[in-house]
Amino acid sequence: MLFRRSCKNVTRELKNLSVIVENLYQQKFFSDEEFSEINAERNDFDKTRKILDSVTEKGEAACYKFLKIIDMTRELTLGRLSLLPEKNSAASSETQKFDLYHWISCFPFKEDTEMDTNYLQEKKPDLSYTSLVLNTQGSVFQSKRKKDKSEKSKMSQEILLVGKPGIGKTALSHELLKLWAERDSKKLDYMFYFDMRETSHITKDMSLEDLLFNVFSEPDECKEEVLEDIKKYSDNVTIIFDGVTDLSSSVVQRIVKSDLRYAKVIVTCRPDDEILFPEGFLRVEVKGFSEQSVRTYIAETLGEEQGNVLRNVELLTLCHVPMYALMVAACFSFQTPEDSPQPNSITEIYINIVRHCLQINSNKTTNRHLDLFTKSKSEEILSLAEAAFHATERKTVNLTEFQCADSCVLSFLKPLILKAALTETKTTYAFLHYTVQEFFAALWLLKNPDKIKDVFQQCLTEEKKHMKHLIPFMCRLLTDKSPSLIKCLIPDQQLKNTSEWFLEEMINTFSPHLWYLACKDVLCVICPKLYPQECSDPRLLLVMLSWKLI
Ligand SMILES: Nc1ncnc2c1ncn2[C@@H]1O[C@H](COP(=O)(O)OP(=O)(O)OP(=O)(O)O)[C@@H](O)[C@H]1O
Repeated sequence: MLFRRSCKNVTRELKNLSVIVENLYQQKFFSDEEFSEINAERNDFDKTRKILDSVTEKGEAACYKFLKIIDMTRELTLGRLSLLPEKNSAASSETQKFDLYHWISCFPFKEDTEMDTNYLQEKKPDLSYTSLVLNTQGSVFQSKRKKDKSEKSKMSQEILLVGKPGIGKTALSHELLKLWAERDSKKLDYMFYFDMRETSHITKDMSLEDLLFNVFSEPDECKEEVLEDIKKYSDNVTIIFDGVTDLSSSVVQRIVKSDLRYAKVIVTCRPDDEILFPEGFLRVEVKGFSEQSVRTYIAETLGEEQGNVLRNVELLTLCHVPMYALMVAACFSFQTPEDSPQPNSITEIYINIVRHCLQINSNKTTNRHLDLFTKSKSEEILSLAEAAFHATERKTVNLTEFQCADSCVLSFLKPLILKAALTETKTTYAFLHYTVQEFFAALWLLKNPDKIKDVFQQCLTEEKKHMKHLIPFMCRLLTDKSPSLIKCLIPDQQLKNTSEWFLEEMINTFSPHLWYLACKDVLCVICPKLYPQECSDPRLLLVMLSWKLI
């Protein structure tokens, strides 16, 4: 009865519900069906209600166990370290509030030896910003032309952040925003952040007003005043255009030149696109994590498990790209049997991530049955892969035409809700990260091998050279160690046929430019053991020499 009366307060105060649900499930309080139903609830409030209803229905012993779980996991579920009562001043309004924390501490759990179970304490790793190496050498300022003073001061307001996929350009932009938001300044100024990859509405003739008020936000009032203030005092404005590609660069350049002449502008792009900003920007290259940052990041994310990564030189090297460090940390945070090999390359990590997402969405299918499940979903996965390929070709992450209701497929995407009319919205989807899209695009290309030669040729053109990012993924997916993911999607014989000509065609197309594909996934196909005497093809020797491998 007391428990029922306190439910209202419990609903409000609990945090990290997944920890509680997992523990109740582990202790066989919920059936598989109840477990799925709770996880399917729309929000935390509904989830908590469902848990409480279910627990109270099961009677007093269940309620007691539920409270014990909260007690044992209090650091996460109540956000408190100890259950000692906090010192509250008598006048504080806090004392008027129901204290769930104190209430639970009144139960005599500690004397209860029978319930001394190992509780799952899912501690969230610290994924916050870790410092990155930035290189300002090679700025476009090095041009010989002399610049006058006013020109120089204007130019230094524009920064081009360049870096490889996943190297941390967006993370750095977000950190700048955070620092701006937390700064201690009373001066009225503005900072805007535009994710240029996420809008399918960017058109060539778009104005600053369209960008500010129609695409990214829709204030009800004061639009004109704000816009006038921004334009008049543009030196008070900092604006970040993140992920600019050739499609959006002309809009950025026009807005910067016409409307925001004195604003501080930061543009981020991948190296393939920096040619779009030839003059006037200070070029800063984002080089990823330093060795120290890799160690800090891995220690923060993996805790005691860090040794497995720190002892593996190949993985440590990968981790200089923060995106890969995140994936390595995710893979190593799973318990695996001692002798099972850990992933060693990016493609292998992606394969694990895709399989894991499929598993989560398959109502916890066991590893043993996962291949069967993947096969049953192959049509949906390949239709996502096709959309990924076409979007990559168009250099966008917006899957504008792609519609699918399958939960497995949707787990790789984030929904983008666009206003279609006054009372209507349209949902489109985008991949969680560009590189995930490229991985799926590579899957589709292997399913359609007749297109591979065309894509090789595209990689040599200025317009489509970004397609080269698919090649390392294809190389690894085609190796003898071919992972089961690809085998569930593409018939074995078809993969064998492709492998027979793929390597030869790749060498013919790219040598002497092979260095530009240099990456471990390509290497493992071309020269598995990295010993010259094992090269049957003299051209491989040249390739290895040009990569300084021998
Ligand atoms: N400095 C950092 N500290 C902690 N995590 C980071 C940092 N930089 C990047 N990451 C992690 O790596 C992921 C990918 O980074 P980010 O999206 O910033 O790369 P990017 O350079 O913008 O890539 P792309 O060119 O593909 O858009 C982030 O989601 C984040 O988890």
